[in-house]
Amino acid sequence: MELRTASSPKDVKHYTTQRLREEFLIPRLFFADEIKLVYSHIDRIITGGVMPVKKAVALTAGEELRAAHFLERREMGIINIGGTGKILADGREYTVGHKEGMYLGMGIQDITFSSTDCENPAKFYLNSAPAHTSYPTVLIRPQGEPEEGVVIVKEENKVELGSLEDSNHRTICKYILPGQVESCQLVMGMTSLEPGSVWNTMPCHTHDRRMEVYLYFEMPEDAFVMHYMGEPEETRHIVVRNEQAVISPSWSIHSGSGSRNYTFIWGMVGENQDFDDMDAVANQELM
Ligand SMILES: O=C(O)C(=O)C[C@H](O)C(=O)CO
Ligand SMILES: [Zn+2]
Repeated sequence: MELRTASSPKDVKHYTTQRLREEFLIPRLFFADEIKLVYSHIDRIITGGVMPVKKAVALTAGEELRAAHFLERREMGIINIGGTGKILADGREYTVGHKEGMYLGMGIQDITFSSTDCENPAKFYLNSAPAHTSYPTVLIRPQGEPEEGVVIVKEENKVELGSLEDSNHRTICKYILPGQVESCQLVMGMTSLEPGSVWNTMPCHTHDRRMEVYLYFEMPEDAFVMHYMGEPEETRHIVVRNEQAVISPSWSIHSGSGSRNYTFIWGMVGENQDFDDMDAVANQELM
């Protein structure tokens, strides 16, 4: 597991491009038959990727957590950005299709990931945070019919906003949040930009009470997103490419403009789970 420490905005404004990338960018998450995990001291979020190809891959706590199993004191959200795969959680198997997700509650002991087709492997993107109680483990589908152990994203949690005129027409699909999928602190979802729209989270915001991680995907090899971070009056950019993630401290804006449209997964942890608790930054204030 890779460890990242927290940073002060006073220091970050002096960082070079390379240092910014070392601290905040996660350049690669998906390795065949491996689990890649990055542990950040910022709210102790773990960001990870699992791409099982030829075999099933088991999640273990590793040395760093000093726990008997990964979710002994944690919860986890997962969204599959690859082909159909399976997650085996304490003996119950869930088939997780493209863009379907899972919430795994604290206390689940044995977790194994596999792919249905090794030619089109699953790519499980995960965010995990410390937890204090156990909420039900569920499969999450953006649409479909609810069944036992399966939650369908409510229409009210698919929010279309922006416009083509402002180059920010997009739909925010909230997977894990109170009233739909209960969790201790993790809030997670996916935002899709319409063709011709390139801006996410613009006008931008901060939320001192939560940190956030973005995973950008559905981008061709030559495409990129200029991801903006920093205090509103002291912004910096990080060039982010397909399937790369970027960590945003609570004090930082997190917004991007791409060379074309793209999709991204956002995950937040911290003080509250109130999606709308944001400190809006007016476009005129940005520097
Ligand atoms: O495009 C957007 O706007 C977002 O997706 C915003 C993120 O969900 C976010 O930053 C939530 O705090
Ligand atoms: Zn945010």
